[in-house]
Amino acid sequence: MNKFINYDEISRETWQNLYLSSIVPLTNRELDAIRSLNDEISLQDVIDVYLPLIHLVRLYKKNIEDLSFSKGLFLQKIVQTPPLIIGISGSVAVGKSTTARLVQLLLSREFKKLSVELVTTDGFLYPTSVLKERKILERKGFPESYDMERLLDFLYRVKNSERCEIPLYSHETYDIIEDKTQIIDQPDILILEGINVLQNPQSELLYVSDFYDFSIYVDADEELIEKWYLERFDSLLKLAENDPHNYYHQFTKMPYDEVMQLARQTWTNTNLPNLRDYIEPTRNRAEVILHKTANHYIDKIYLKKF
Ligand SMILES: Nc1ncnc2c1ncn2[C@@H]1O[C@H](COP(=O)(O)OP(=O)(O)OP(=O)(O)O)[C@@H](O)[C@H]1O
Ligand SMILES: CC(C)(CO)[C@@H](O)C(=O)NCCC(=O)O
Repeated sequence: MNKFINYDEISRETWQNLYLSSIVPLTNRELDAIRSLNDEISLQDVIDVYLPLIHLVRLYKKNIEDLSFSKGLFLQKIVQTPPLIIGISGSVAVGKSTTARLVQLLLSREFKKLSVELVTTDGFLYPTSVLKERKILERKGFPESYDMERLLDFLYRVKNSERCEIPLYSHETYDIIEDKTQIIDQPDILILEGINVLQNPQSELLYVSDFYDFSIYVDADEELIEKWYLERFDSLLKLAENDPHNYYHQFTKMPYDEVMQLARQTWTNTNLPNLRDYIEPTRNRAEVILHKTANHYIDKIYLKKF
């Protein structure tokens, strides 16, 4: 059976031409800003894939505004268009945060007067102390390791234009940061990035998926994602070399081969089963699937038909 039965498969070559005529070229300053995000991002990807994607988001945004306006006419009152929420999902280490930061930058460029905020669901993980208490430290990233009710409440409050204060997670300390929070104060657009954004907690009155106006799943073959996971682990080790407060510092004292073996085990025992059992099954909920091949090159785009 076709895995993407509900999608149009669009090759990169077709996709890159879809909105070409209306695209304003990137300025040198904008290109620099993108490079500083991650100097490995291919600018060709930005032009071929991400700019048409931003134009698609614009269409969805316009649709929501039109609907709000019509609802207002129907109810004979002014109905404010709620903030647009974009969900970005995919495996651990597939490149969600990089994609999310790029989408944030490009949306801020497209809608100069609007505020575009980015939140990662990592902040909704229970702190390590709670994970330990519940004996689920090795289940980090699995559904039970997140405070999904708090995430749901956060989305509800953003949609209702309330000011929110949310926890922050640090990859360096491998835990929730105790004395730092993120304030989200009535953004026009919120990008929510995380492995669990398309998961629906059960037995709730509200469903996380109800809040998304647009969603993206970043997809790639398991073997490639494992490679990116190991490469990122290696970069984290380098960062931690001179920082005893960094979680990865302990590993810099061990033989390199042993550490990388440990990382491989974490992938095989934790992140891979999580991908297979809980993340990939949500892929078909996304509006758009970005399919990556070697070197993070996007070769195919899937757009939901209905
Ligand atoms: N477009 C890209 N081009 C080159 N490298 C990339 C790209 N996207 C991501 N990477 C690299 O892949 C690795 C994983 O990326 P990133 O941290 O964005 O993943 P993630 O999905 O957000 O992971 P996590 O869920 O663990 O936070 C990083 O080393 C990053 O530098
Ligand atoms: C924080 C998450 C869950 C998601 O970003 C992930 O990066 C993680 O820490 N997973 C647990 C296993 C590991 O250390 O890779």
